[in-house]
Amino acid sequence: MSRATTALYGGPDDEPARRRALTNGSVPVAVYGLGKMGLPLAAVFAEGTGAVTGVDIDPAVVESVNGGRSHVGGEPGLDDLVAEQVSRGRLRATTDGAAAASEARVHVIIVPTLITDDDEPDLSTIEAVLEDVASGLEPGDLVIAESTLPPGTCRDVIAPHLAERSGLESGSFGVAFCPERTASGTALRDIRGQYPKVVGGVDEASGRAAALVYDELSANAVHLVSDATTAEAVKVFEGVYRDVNIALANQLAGTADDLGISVREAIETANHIPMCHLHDPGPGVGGHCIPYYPHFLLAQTEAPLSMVELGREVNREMPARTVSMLEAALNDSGTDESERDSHGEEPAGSLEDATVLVFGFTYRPGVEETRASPAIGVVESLRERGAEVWGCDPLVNPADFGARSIDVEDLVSGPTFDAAILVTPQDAFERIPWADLEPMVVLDGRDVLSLSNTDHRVVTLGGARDGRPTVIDGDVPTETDTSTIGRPATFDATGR
Ligand SMILES: NC(=O)c1ccc[n+]([C@@H]2O[C@H](COP(=O)([O-])OP(=O)(O)OC[C@H]3O[C@@H](n4cnc5c(N)ncnc54)[C@H](O)[C@@H]3O)[C@@H](O)[C@H]2O)c1
Ligand SMILES: CC(=O)N[C@@H]1[C@@H](OP(=O)(O)OP(=O)(O)OC[C@H]2O[C@@H](n3ccc(=O)[nH]c3=O)[C@H](O)[C@@H]2O)O[C@H](CO)[C@@H](O)[C@@H]1O
Repeated sequence: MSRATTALYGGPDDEPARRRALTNGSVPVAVYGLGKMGLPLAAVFAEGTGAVTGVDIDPAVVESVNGGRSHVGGEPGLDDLVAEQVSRGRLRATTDGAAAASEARVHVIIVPTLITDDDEPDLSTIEAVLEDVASGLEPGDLVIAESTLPPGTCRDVIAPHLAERSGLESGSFGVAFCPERTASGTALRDIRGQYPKVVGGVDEASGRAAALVYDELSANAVHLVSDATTAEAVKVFEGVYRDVNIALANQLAGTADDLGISVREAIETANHIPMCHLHDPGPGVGGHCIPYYPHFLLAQTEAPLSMVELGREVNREMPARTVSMLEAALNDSGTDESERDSHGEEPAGSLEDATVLVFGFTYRPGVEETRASPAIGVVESLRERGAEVWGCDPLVNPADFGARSIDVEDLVSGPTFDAAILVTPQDAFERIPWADLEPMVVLDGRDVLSLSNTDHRVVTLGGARDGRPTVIDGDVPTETDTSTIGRPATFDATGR
């Protein structure tokens, strides 16, 4: 006998009753996708409503959640929250999306939205979830998309697809877009209200219903915008802003040698005024957010977006540009006696037959995700130029990306290298015994190394941050300790 449940969309607009129903478990919720973002989201929904079924196609994910365990690492508080919510019967998981949909009155979609090989949005996972949702959709249900979507998708794809596949009248159920504004490593903090929650409905009632849900769940404001397309555009614009600004930082980094400066010193100093927010240059842009979001916008409009396209092109070329920087440094090396290794051999003057060690294969530190990771392009470019490539990363296996794997602990006893590239500064790299390694050319892709007391020749992408502004009067910029690795997981321009 299914328990009486409350609809949040349509019908009498009794907001206090709906809030009570939502928070006392009378509004069952299904969350589709229990990944890095979906599991924290499902756990917070369970914390706030008490009746959540998580859906995932991966049986191992479902099994771990039902065992009260989180399979998502590096998220403070998540292990305990999942264990608590599952043990109290407020959260469970299943691979049976249709069954979950038949019981739920709110359906939250947070599965990956990626791009095809032709850079077109790939909504296949969304469409697969819609089949499950449609099979159980009832009048009064509310469907919330949190996956980042090309603007217009809720209005033109999700709502009509659900009406057609469920047989329900369009307008008998709600559809809203409520983007996930969080980042791996701070998911619970962000979902609980680090930032205002953006909400937009395909109609006014959908927007109000979704705003009520997040007003109950989030400690921060709810920004109810005009419609779902506006909300979809907000999310995509945030990502496009980031990609274009990273590209600007990467091009500015290229001026370091000509200007003879530390570009990072100039960026940090410029960013001390509120109207300037230059980002952090690096060897590339990875993850399944920033490299993809520009294509979600480009696919939806004929408007000229050459800056967005150029930004994507600049960032996509960064891995190869980084390898070219290393090749130039190798060609310059060997002039200084100290460059010779203990056998008096000069480092290889080019990448042909050079042995090169790549540090950091995840797209950013501490996050076990390699989609679009800059190291993948770096390895490809090194191999194209004839180098023998080794890789070191504590979170993933470099051998999966065409490099021979070596652990930090084995570096001293292992082979000697002509060069190294630091792509992603994992915390474990603070243990690298640089002084005990044979002299090599080191390209520091993130300006986090301090090797002045070694015989290595360091080339820094964007110029070394050793350049520091001297403040004669007023506040002294917080000293950034460049002696250790492990800059913040999310690189903002001031390196905080
Ligand atoms: N990762 C981030 O920093 C981040 C931040 C904000 C928004 N987002 C958005 O959230 C989406 C999901 O991100 P994520 O990091 O959780 O992805 P993820 O790859 O970590 O997890 C996706 C999960 O969805 C499951 N899945 C795939 N197809 C499914 C289906 N048909 N039904 C049910 N489950 C299915 C997978 O098994 C996996 O467990 C992203 O595509 C992005 O649009 C991600
Ligand atoms: C809600 C959501 O979708 N959240 C996203 C998530 O994005 P994310 O997890 O994909 O991580 P990002 O920090 O964007 O990094 C992406 C790649 O860009 C490189 N990079 C970054 C900054 C820089 O100045 N220079 C760089 O080179 C970095 O190394 C990495 O490879 O969190 C960000 C807030 O952290 C959000 O803005 C972003 O919307």
